[in-house]
Amino acid sequence: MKQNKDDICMKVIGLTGGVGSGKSLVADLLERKYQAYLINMDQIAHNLMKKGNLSYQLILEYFGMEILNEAGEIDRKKLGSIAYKDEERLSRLNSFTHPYVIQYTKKQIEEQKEKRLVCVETALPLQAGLEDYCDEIWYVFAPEEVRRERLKKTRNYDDKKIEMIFKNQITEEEYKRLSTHVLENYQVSVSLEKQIEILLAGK
Ligand SMILES: CC(C)(COP(=O)(O)OP(=O)(O)OC[C@H]1O[C@@H](n2cnc3c(N)ncnc32)[C@H](O)[C@@H]1O)[C@@H](O)C(=O)NCCC(=O)NCCS
Ligand SMILES: Nc1ncnc2c1ncn2[C@@H]1O[C@H](COP(=O)(O)OP(=O)(O)OP(=O)(O)O)[C@@H](O)[C@H]1O
Repeated sequence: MKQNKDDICMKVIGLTGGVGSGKSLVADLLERKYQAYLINMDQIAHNLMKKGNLSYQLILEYFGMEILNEAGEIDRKKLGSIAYKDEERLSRLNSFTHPYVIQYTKKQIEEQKEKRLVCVETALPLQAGLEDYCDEIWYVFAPEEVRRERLKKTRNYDDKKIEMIFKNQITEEEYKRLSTHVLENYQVSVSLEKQIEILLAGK
């Protein structure tokens, strides 16, 4: 736990879980109910990929012009369909973004002088190095079948895309091993808000 400028104790929570588990939902609750400052590492990566930004040039040099849309911006769908198919390509893509995303995240945390709670969201806790700068790591869990249905319904992802992303993320056991707490987000009868309240109270 960090003591910031005005002697406020600040807790940094790393929020992780597989695609579609509900990380953004938990982050949203933390912001609305507990005024947490949110950092979304995917969003940072996407910003870094915008034309003129740090990762844009590196990605373009390696993947070529075919990943650009008419406006000259990186078309993430095209990039994803190429990168997810091949381990080497995905690892190169990660090398063009992850170090800078981590750097930016740490800077954002340092800059929060008046916040008691900072929440760092990522599906990739190892690559993000969450353990280095988070006080707690919360794993949002929902079974694969539930996540698959959500992603089909709300994002129009097809089975092939879902399988490719699942394959490139760590297993339930690995998420659990590196996390300090687990939140369940798949049963209507188990309130997410209540689970968050309990974790924040340190019970
Ligand atoms: C590969 C990309 C361009 C594909 O774009 P697309 O719009 O199709 O996918 P989208 O961004 O919606 O991602 C869907 C989900 O896939 C998962 N995911 C994203 N990147 C990865 C990855 N490198 N490996 C495994 N899972 C990933 C995340 O759960 C994400 O929310 C995109 O996923 C991306 O920008 N990835 C890099 C993200 C990143 O570096 N995050 C920071 C971690 S430190
Ligand atoms: N308990 C729930 N009941 C119904 N729908 C849910 C529930 N939790 C999440 N969803 C829906 O499932 C979808 C995925 O959730 P969300 O975007 O929070 O996942 P995520 O873990 O942040 O995904 P990503 O890794 O892609 O960022 C969203 O459309 C969300 O509204």
